[in-house]
Amino acid sequence: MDIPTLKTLGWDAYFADQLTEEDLAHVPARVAQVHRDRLGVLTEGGPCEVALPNGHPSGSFAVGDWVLISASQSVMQRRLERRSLLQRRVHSRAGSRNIGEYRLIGANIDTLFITTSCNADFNVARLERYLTLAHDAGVEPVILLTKADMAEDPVAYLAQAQALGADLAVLLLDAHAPDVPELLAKWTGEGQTVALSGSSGVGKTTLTNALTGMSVATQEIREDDARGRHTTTARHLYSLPTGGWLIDTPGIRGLGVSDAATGIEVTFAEITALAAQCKFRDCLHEREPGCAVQAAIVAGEVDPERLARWRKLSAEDTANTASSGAAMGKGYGITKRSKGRALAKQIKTAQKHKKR
Ligand SMILES: Nc1nc2c(ncn2[C@@H]2O[C@H](COP(=O)(O)OP(=O)(O)OP(=O)(O)O)[C@@H](O)[C@H]2O)c(=O)[nH]1
Ligand SMILES: [Zn+2]
Repeated sequence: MDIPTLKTLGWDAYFADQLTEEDLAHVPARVAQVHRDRLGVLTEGGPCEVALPNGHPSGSFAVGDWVLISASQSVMQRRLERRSLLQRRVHSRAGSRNIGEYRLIGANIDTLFITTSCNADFNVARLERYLTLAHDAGVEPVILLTKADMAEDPVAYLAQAQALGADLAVLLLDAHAPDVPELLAKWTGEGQTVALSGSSGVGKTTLTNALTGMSVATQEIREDDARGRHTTTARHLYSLPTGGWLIDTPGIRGLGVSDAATGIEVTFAEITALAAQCKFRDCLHEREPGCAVQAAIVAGEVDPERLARWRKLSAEDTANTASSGAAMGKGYGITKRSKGRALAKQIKTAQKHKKR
């Protein structure tokens, strides 16, 4: 690869605007690996490793983060505010209490490739979960439907996935085909960062190899396992020949939803928009008079199954959020304002589509 510039590493005005005069003595660096006591980073000068000052647990850093390091390139100084943050809740029990904490999966990711296959793996409710996770993180979701070459009627899967959002990008793929990098080039160009998610066996490794042009992914993850590092946090930032970056995300193969109200609102944007028109603010969209959601179901504009899935996911989110004060640790790095802005935009789009 050519010598990287900040721009090719994914730097832009969002990060530059955060720099103070004092910061100018430091060097911007992108986190490529998170180790127990240090970070592997990429700078314009090349890759290096930096120590974490006392009191900075490595768990508060994610692959993809932008940090400022000392000019001697030996110590991390501070982390810049994130544009997006993918994380997942991990459950552990302390005594009788169920403690929920967040494990960071990747930061400053532009696009999440949600991968599923055109076979029994395909599941609309699971796709909605991934969409919720992406929207809640401030990441644009793209659905990749692999094994299209093996399916009898791949277009039927395409139609079901596309029904989840008119603006949602959905692609049918044969992960082994040589045109995969070209088909995904729109999201993997210079400085763009993507992450891959999906259940086991859907083709994530195959796609990673296609995008990186190498077959390194699985090997590197295993190496880390052997040294006893927690497998789910051994993540890497891979440089792509197309100029972008790929974060592997072994941690989000299965997922529960918690404290993801924003993500649910965006994923189910048409229900969110309708709910705002219900007569009662606390309408449960069951049998209340003046319920705009039920009216849309009667009119055939909303699938009752979709409302049922919304209800189930919302209930799960509420239960998980309440059980552990999850909201406290969450959202750090992402302001409520930027989440709100993304939401407003998505809902506007949903309303626009409705009017057409
Ligand atoms: N025909 C065909 N086979 C595929 C496609 N995508 C993946 N496969 C095959 O499906 C199997 C699983 O693919 P992987 O890439 O290992 O899947 P994965 O998501 O990385 O699986 P885990 O590592 O278990 O999470 C392999 O034998 C692949 O060759 C596809 O689009 N078409
Ligand atoms: Zn209602």
